[in-house]
Amino acid sequence: MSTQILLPRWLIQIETREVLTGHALVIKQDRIVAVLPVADAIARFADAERIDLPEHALLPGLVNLHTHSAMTLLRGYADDLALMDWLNDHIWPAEGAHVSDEFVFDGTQLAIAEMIRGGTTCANDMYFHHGAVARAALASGFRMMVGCSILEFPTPYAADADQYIRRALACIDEFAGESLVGFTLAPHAPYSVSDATFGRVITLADELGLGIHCHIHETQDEIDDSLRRQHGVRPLERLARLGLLDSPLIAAHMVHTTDAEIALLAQRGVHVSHNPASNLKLASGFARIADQLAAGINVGIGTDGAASNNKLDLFAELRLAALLAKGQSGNPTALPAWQALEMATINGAKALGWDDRIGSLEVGKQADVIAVDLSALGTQPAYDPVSHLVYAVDRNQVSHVWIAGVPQLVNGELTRFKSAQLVANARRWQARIAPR
Ligand SMILES: CSC[C@H]1O[C@@H](n2cnc3c(O)ncnc32)[C@H](O)[C@@H]1O
Ligand SMILES: [Zn+2]
Repeated sequence: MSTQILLPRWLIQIETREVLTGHALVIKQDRIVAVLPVADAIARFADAERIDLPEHALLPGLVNLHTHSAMTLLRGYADDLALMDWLNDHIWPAEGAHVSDEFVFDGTQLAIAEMIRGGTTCANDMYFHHGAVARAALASGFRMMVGCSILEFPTPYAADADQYIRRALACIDEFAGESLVGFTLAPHAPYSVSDATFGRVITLADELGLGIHCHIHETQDEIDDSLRRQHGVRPLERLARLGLLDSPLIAAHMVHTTDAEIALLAQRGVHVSHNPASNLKLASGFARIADQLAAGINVGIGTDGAASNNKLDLFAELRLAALLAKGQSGNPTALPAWQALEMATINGAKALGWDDRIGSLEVGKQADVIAVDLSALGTQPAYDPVSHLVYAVDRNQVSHVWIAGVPQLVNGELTRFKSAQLVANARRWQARIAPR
């Protein structure tokens, strides 16, 4: 792959909270090799391909810290329901009937195409058929942390927790050494996983050096059930007693937290994925994100699956997160634009243990880079590109995307996907899932 010099109007430096102008970013193979003044870049890399981005902000690719990619195929299948009714009465029966390697591969590819089109270059997934998730990511050159889900109840994928774990281990072995793909163990939630299984997950994560990804404190009902009916304690306390907080842990949702729980999460270095649209749509509640950030918790942003959002649009999520934090706290300075942008980039990277390779535009990191065209009516005038990226941009203004240096979106066109094929696949699945 040739050397590429990107020449943006604004270069967003997450690590220093600076906006550089008159600077270039140079990509060689899969890495960022220089960030320097334009004249120096042209002199030093005279033979490189130049990509002019005169109205664009250049920033690191966004990291979706919690999703179920393949659920694109269930987008709009069941709406306007509370979490447990949605899962028990609609989603789990549909998954039981239709989820297969083919479903997961097709749904994950659709999700990846949607995410790349909207500026997301990395996702932290959790679903069944882990091998199909990894294959879909590798086939399209997308960076993916594949969450190997573990539940107590049987599905066509596995009969019991033991079989989910065996399948996870086989998959982790199969894809060892793939640089774009990593794995977590993903016990689904405190209400769907037993103490014994959490114990096995903790031991394996420790032995294999894996992170853990789990839905925690998504709804008040989950907490009430654990406290009054199942365990006599709140789920987080149960998980802390079992030792789950001693492993690298990404807690998805964490909507309902007491002051003591926020202090515990901060002290134990638990990472939180905030999923504002899904929390609103399922009426799960309002997460105390400003308080969590103030306590020093590393909070990233996720979309959750397309069946509960119903978009995989991190720019929309970013805006929602910033607005909700202000409205909820009554403080307009809560979650300012730079901090929101950090959540969607470097904080997500940190949560995945990948902040040495992605999350900012620094020399030596992987070239996961996006360009956003701010010349559109909705982002004029442009006093401050960071303000626009958080409060005004539409995802269709993403014009270019590189993942590991590979151009994935050029002038708004996906390079590795045929949209017509993705649409045809989605329609084929719709006809199977809900025949008219
Ligand atoms: C075992 S793979 C993941 C499992 O989680 C289900 N799911 C999707 N969204 C949510 C959510 O917001 N909370 C809990 N569980 C969720 C998905 O349908 C899969 O069965
Ligand atoms: Zn989820």
